[in-house]
Amino acid sequence: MAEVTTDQNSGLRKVVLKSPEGTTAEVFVHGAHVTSWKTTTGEEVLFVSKQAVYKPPKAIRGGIPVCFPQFGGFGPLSQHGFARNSEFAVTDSAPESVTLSLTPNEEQLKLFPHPFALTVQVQVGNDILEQTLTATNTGSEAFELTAALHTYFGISSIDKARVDGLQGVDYLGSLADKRRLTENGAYVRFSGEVDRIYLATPSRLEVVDEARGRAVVVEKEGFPDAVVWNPWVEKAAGMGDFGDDEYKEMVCLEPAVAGSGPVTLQPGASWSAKQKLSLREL
Ligand SMILES: O=P(O)(O)OC[C@H]1O[C@H](O)[C@H](O)[C@@H](O)[C@@H]1O
Repeated sequence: MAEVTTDQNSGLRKVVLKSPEGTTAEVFVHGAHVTSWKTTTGEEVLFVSKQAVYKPPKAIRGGIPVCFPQFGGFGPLSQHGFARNSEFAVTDSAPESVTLSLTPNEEQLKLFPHPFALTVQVQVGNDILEQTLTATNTGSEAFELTAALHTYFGISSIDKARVDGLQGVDYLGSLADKRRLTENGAYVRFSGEVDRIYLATPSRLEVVDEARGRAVVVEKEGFPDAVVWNPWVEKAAGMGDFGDDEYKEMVCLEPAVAGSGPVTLQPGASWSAKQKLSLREL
């Protein structure tokens, strides 16, 4: 069993996972939120802001917030839905994996009148992190959902970082009234704010850290889209839980079901999607 412990700094409950090879991950029960994934050599791969607020129902700034049952503004709820603001229950665990579950409370059902059961499974392997979302419609009517694993990757320097695998892919420009554009570049690089929903992307993408000589390989299933985000100077300065200069240290690449249209879940039916993160030396 992975043990549920109390985080020293925040007082919140978390689970620490460890693979036999020594890869570790830290998962907060609040939001089923992964805040750390360390390689067998002890190197942190994810980014968490030094200004992050560990005070439910606020979502932690960084790591992997779970956006569910809505990504962004794609629906009636507030930005990114309420899973990231909710207390989950730990329903299963082993030394290298944990499953956390959420059913909406009465207040949430007033805003989103669609009973569901959501599980988030997190597992570590040899320099691997896998995360699976499964949602079941436990109500009597069909409903629509959008979702994302809003992954913040730590990078050495934003001018030496890029996202590979998106050339020729159409995207909705969130900074351009969601206009549909096409990615012409071989890579996505960062020299200003980027906020794009790439549609129906290849299943394998990479966040490349040229300065560190390493890429994180993102393999996704069931998430047709991928969001690329860096807030840059102005938006960073406007976020209370994010340092003014921290945009230089992170890139978000978020497997999502968003711009390609929502998933319709029939009564009794389940939807499942996952991401697998691994490393590649350049
Ligand atoms: O501030 P948050 O609600 O966590 O959202 C942070 C960011 O999430 C996604 O990447 C969206 O595409 C951005 O538009 C948004 O700014």
